[in-house]
Amino acid sequence: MIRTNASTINIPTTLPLLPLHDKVLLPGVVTRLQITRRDSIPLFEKILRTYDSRDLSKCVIGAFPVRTPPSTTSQENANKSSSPRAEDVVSTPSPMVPVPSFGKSQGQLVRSSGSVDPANIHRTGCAARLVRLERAVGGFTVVLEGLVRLRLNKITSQSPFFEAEVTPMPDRAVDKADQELQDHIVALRSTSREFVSLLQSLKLPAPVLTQLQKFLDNVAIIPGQVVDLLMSTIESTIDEKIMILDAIDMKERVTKAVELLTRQIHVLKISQKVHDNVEGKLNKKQREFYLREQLAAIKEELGEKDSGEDDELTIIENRLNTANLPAEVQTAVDRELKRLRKMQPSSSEYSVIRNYLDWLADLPWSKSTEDILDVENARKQLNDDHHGLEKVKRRILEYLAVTKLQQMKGDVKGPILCLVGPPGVGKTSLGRSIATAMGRKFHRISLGGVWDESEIRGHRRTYVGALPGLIIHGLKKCGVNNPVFLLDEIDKVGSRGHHGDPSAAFLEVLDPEQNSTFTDHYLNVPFDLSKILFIATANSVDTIPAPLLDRMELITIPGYTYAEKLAIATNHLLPKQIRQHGLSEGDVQVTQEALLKVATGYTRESGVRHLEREIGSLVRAKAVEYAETQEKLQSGESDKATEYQPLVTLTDVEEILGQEKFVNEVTERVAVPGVVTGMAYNGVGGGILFIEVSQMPGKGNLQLTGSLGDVIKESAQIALSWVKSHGYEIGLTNSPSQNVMEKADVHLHMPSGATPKDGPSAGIAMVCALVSMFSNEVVPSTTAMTGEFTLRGLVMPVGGIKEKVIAAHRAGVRKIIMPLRNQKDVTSDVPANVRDDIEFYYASTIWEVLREAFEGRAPVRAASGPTIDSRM
Ligand SMILES: Nc1ncnc2c1ncn2[C@@H]1O[C@H](COP(=O)(O)OP(=O)(O)OP(=O)(O)O)[C@@H](O)[C@H]1O
Repeated sequence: MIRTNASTINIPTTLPLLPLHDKVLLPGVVTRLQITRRDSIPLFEKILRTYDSRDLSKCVIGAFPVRTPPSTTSQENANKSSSPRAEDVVSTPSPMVPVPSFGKSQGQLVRSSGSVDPANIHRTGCAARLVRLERAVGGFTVVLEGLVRLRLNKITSQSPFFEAEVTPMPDRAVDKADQELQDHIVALRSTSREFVSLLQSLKLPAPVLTQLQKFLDNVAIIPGQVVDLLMSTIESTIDEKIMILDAIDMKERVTKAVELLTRQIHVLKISQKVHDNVEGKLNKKQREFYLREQLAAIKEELGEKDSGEDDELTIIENRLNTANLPAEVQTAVDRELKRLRKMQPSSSEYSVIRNYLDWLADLPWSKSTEDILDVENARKQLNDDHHGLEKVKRRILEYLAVTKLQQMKGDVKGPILCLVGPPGVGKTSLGRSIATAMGRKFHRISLGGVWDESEIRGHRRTYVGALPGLIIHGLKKCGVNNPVFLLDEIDKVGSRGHHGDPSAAFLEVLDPEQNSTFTDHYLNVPFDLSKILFIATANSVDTIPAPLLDRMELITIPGYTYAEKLAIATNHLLPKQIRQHGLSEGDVQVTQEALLKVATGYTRESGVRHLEREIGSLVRAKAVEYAETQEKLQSGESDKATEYQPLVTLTDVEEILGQEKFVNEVTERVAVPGVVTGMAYNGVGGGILFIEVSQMPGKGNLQLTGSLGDVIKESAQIALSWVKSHGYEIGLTNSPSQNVMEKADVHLHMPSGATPKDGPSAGIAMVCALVSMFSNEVVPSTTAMTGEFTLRGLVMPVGGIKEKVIAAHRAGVRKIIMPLRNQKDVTSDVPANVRDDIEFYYASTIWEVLREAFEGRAPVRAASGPTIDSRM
C-alpha cells in the first residue's frame, strides 16, 4: 500500500517547520534523520512533551529544504549527489529498493548549530508524518514519512523553532485525454522497465524486484508517486531532487524523471559492462587453463612432445636427450620425468625431482677430452715445470707410456698414483703438470678434514637439501668424464664420521675393478669413474688405511737439499714470482749467495713453499723500488740507469727480510756429557733431535719425558738395560757385578716436548747418551746418529735415510753414524753434494757405534770390545 496523500491525515495549515540541510524529502518516501541542530532540537523536545508515543504518527511537520546562498560550500553541496539511501526508506513497503551501487549511509545528519536564515528556506516542501522519534547522542533520531507537497506561505515563528503557514498541493488525477502527458507516461513506463531489468541483472533480491515491478504497473494511474519513489532509487543531486519537488505539474515531473532515469540507465549499463569485462577476464583465464590441460592430455595421447622453448620441463628433457645417458640411467630418468609431469610445479617434491634431473643432465656421461699420450711431450712438460725429481718423473712417464699402450688395446686399468712427501715439495704441481702433459682437465679435491662418507658419496635424496658428493661435483665442474683428479692429502681423511667412514668410500672410487659402477647416494645410478686419472697426495703413509694404501702405487718425493733448492729457486720460483708481480725477466736479479742465504737463514723446511714466499718478499720490495723509479722517470726527476738496481745481493737480503730466522742448530750447541744428536723423520720431513740424559741420587729408576710414544720408550728401556749389563766392559764400573745405577736414578728427555716422538731409530743415540753421561765423555754435537738397537747389541736398519741425512746436513751435522744395512740408501738416494760434505760411518754393532761416537775416547775396557756378545 502506498500512502500518498493527506486525505487520511489531516494536514493543518500551520505547521512546525523542519529545515532540511542537504536533503529533500519527497511524498511517499521514508527517511531517517539525525537531529543535532540547535534550531531543530526544541521542536522535537516539544513533540516529545506533547505526544504520547502511540499518537506520534498523528504528528505532522513540514520538511523544507534549505537553500544556502551560492558560496563555495553551498555550490559543493548543491552538486553533491544526494540520492536517498537504502536506510532512508525504512517503512514504506513498495519503494524499498536497496540499489547496491548507491552505497549505504547512517541517515542524514542535520548537524550545524548555526541558525537558519528564513530567506533560505525553500518555498516548496513536504508534509511529513513522524514514524519514530528517539533521543540520541547530541539530539534525536527521527524517522519521517513524506505525505504531500506543501507550499510555504509565511513563516509565522522562528523561535524556539520555525513555524509556518502552508498549503498542501496533492497530485491531481491524471487527465487521460492529455495525450502529451500520456506519451510521457509511456516513456516513463518503458524507461522504468528497462531500469528495473538492469537492476535484475545486478542480481537484486527477487522479492524487492517483484514489488518494484508491481508498483511500476501503476505508473499510468499514479505517475507522480512513481516518479517520487523512483527518485529515491536513482542517483541525483540536491538540485535535481528540488526540481522534482517543485514540479507540481505532472508533465514536467514525468519528463524530468524520464531524463534522470535515462541517465541512470546509461550509468548502470557502463557499470554492467565493466562488471562483465572483469568476469570475462576471469573466465578467459580459467578457459585457458582448461584448454591447456586438454592440450597436454591430447599430446600425451599422441606421444608428441612440446618443443616450446620456455617450457622448463622440455628444456630439461632436451638436455637429457642429448646427454647420451647409459641405459640404466635412461630408465631412471624416464621414471622421474613421468612422475614430474603429473606433479604441480608448486609442490616441493617437484623441485626435488627437477634438481635431480638437472644434475643428471649436467653430468658428462659421454663427454671426454682427447688424450695426448706423447711421452716426449710429457717429459718436456714435466722438466719445464719441475727441477730434479728424476725418479718421480721417470715413474710418471712409465705410467703414461703404459696407458698409451693400454689405450691402443682398448683396456685401460692403470694403477692409482700416490705422491708421498713433505709439504711444498711439488706434489700438487706435479699432478697439474701430468694433466697438462696429457691434455686433460685438472680438478683438485682437498680431503683434509673430510669426516663423512656422505661428503664423498653424497646424501640420499630423502635428506632435505641433499646433494651429490665431491666426486660427482668435480665431474660436473670439469664437464668431461676423463679429467685428472688430484685427491689432495688423502692421509688426512678422517675415519668414523657420523655417516660412515670416508676412506671406505675411496676403496670403491680407487679400485679400477669397481669404479666403473660407482654409485653416488644422491644420483642413485652408477657413473663410470674408470676414465678418470686419480692421483693422490699424502704427507705420510702412516695414517692411510692399509686397504686403501694397497690400491695405490706410492711415489715418494723426499725433501730437497740446499743445492736442489737453489736450483729450483733460480730456475722456477724466482722467474715465477717476477712474473706474478708484474715485472719482466731481468727487472729483478738475485745472486746465488743471496738465494742460498734465503734458503738457509730464512727457511727450515723440506719443501720450497716458504722459500717461494721469502723470494716473493724480495721481489715485492724490488717492485716498489722499480715503480718509484718509473714514476720519477716519467716526471723527469731521474733516469733509470742511475737509480734502479735490479740486483739483490747478500746484504740486501737482510735489509729486506730482516734478521736471519734460523741459525745452525748443531754448531750452536755446546757438546756436553749426556747429550747426543739424533736424527728424526716424520710426515713433514726430516730433522735432528737431541737426546739428553742426567742422573740423580736414587734407586735405579728411569724417568722418560718429551712426548714419547710406546716404541721409543721401549728403546730407552733397552738402551738402559744394555748399559747396565755392560757397565764393566764399557768401563763404567770396577767389577762385572757392580750396578752402574746402584744409587742413582736416570732421567732421559728429548726436547721439543710438545712434539710427539716415536719409533725405534733413536736406539743407538740413547745408548751413546747414557754412556756419555756415566763416563763423563762428550760426543761432538756435529756427530749425529740413527739406528735401531737390539738388546744383544746389534744395530738394525731404519727408514727415511734420505730425509734424515738432508735435514742433518741442513742443520750443520758433519758426521753420521748409521746401520751398515742403510749404506745402500745413502749411495742411491742422498745427493752427491751432501754426501761429499758428511763423513759416514756404518755400524752393525753397538761397539762400533761407541768407538766412532766417542772418537777413540770411548771408555771401552777391551780394545775392540765384544762384538755381538751379551752378558744375559
Ligand atoms: N721440483 C720443483 N721444481 C719447481 N717448482 C717446485 C718444485 N717443487 C715444488 N715447487 C713449487 O713449490 C710450490 C709448492 O708446491 P706444491 O703446492 O705442489 O706442494 P705440495 O707438495 O703439494 O704441498 P702440500 O703437501 O702442502 O700440498 C709450487 O709453487 C711448486 O711449483
